Amino acid sequence: MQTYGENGVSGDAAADWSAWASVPWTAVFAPSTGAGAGAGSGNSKVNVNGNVSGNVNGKVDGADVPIIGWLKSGVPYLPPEKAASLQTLDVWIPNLQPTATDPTAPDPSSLPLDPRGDSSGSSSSSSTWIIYIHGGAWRDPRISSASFAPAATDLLLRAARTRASSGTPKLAGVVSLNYRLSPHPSYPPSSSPPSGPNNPSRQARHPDHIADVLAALAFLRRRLLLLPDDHGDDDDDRDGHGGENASAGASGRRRSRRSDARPRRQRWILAGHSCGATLAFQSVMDPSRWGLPGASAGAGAGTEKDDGILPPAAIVGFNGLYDLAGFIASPPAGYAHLREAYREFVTAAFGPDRPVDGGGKEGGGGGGGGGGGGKGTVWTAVCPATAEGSWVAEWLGGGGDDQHDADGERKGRANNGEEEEEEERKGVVVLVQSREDTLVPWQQLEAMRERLERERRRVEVRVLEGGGDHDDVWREGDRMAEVLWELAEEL
Ligand SMILES: N[C@@H](CC(=O)c1ccccc1NC=O)C(=O)O
Repeated sequence: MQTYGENGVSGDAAADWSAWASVPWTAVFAPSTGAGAGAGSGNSKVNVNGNVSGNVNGKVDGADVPIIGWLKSGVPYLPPEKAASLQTLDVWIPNLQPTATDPTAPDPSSLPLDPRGDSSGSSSSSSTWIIYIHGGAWRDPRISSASFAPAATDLLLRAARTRASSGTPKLAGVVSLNYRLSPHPSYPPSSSPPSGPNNPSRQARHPDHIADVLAALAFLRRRLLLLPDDHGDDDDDRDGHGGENASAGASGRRRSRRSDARPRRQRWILAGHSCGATLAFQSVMDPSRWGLPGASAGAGAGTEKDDGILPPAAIVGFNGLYDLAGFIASPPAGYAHLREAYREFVTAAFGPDRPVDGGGKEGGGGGGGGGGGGKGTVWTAVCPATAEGSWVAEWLGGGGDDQHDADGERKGRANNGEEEEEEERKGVVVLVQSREDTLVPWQQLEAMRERLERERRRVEVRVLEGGGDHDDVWREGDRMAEVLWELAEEL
């Protein structure tokens, strides 16, 4: 049995650091349009229409190949000795150093942020991180964090082009998370990767998936991303500039609590595909809904989180699942044949549907979604379109939709003008759905849009059409990258 402490927040900075440092950066080359010289990073599906010649900076087999970014793949987000094989994440950062010549390691100053607290990194105070959660019905072992590679590569290319033409991209970097999966009848853990007898990565049951996402987000908050922009100012962070393999002082990596009121402008976008979209919304809700201790990825209300990091400015769902009980109760025309498949994977992930027996939030929040006056059933309680209570307040902070002050003022955290301005911003929800999706119907988006209608003072909902079948949006990656890029530039 895995123990999580505060959702995996070990507080052991030395363990964080050794996990982070155990994975080297590898160069990501611009995908070649022609005969693949040196591309070697699995990006063949990315369309390359742009010219990044201003950023040619790597040599592969004697030829100049643009390095568009750097990748750490498979970073454990729990202490390495505890992490299951799917408790890892991948981080891509743009190459912002057009003069760099070493294709084996990024120039330290091109790192988004030196986790040792060195503020020489390029992490600008207005940079935006994109964090992605893959889909696969909580169980498909063929889909992993690597499924974000086409979109991530497209995003790096966009950053390289921006860098070559007009200046500094807003994009700080992108992260794709793995999380433990539930068993899949067609891909038994003993024979399908990640395989192994009783592989703990393939035995997950709610709330394990959410716990993993929260552990990954907590790791990122502690480790390298989303820092308040006074990083480097803390005395605590000044030691240990001995390179990535230097052993970390146990307290040295811990950023001290913010006491000043300098503005924070780092933003992040949380995105997910299919059940990854469900997970994205679940991860900003109060974890007590799932019986988990600790803090969510949201602003929360009354949680212990004190790192001063803002909640995600936007949540983006691609072909997302938002109302599982609704689908299974009455699948829309054209999707009825999927009812048993849905029932099967939802049961594998969440167990059978039954009344929620406490531990959740009180109903309220202007009427609730699925279960009348109570807490509904397990399946309604876990879905963002049907969960009771004001999870938007759990995401953005402040009171529920029916308690929220009309002038938009939020309690508790605003210390100065900048911050108040930050906090008056609406949360953005972007729902991207293809009408040609043969697995997830458009009605899932409609259920979510309806649920968010009563939160319109706090949340701006945008609906975008995607194309192709369910998985095309990540397989091709360009539309996914376009949506995320434009949002990152705008926020
Ligand atoms: N390939 C998956 C099916 C799947 O991913 C899926 C099927 C129906 C509706 C949503 C799905 N994926 C969501 O994450 C499987 O084999 O279980």
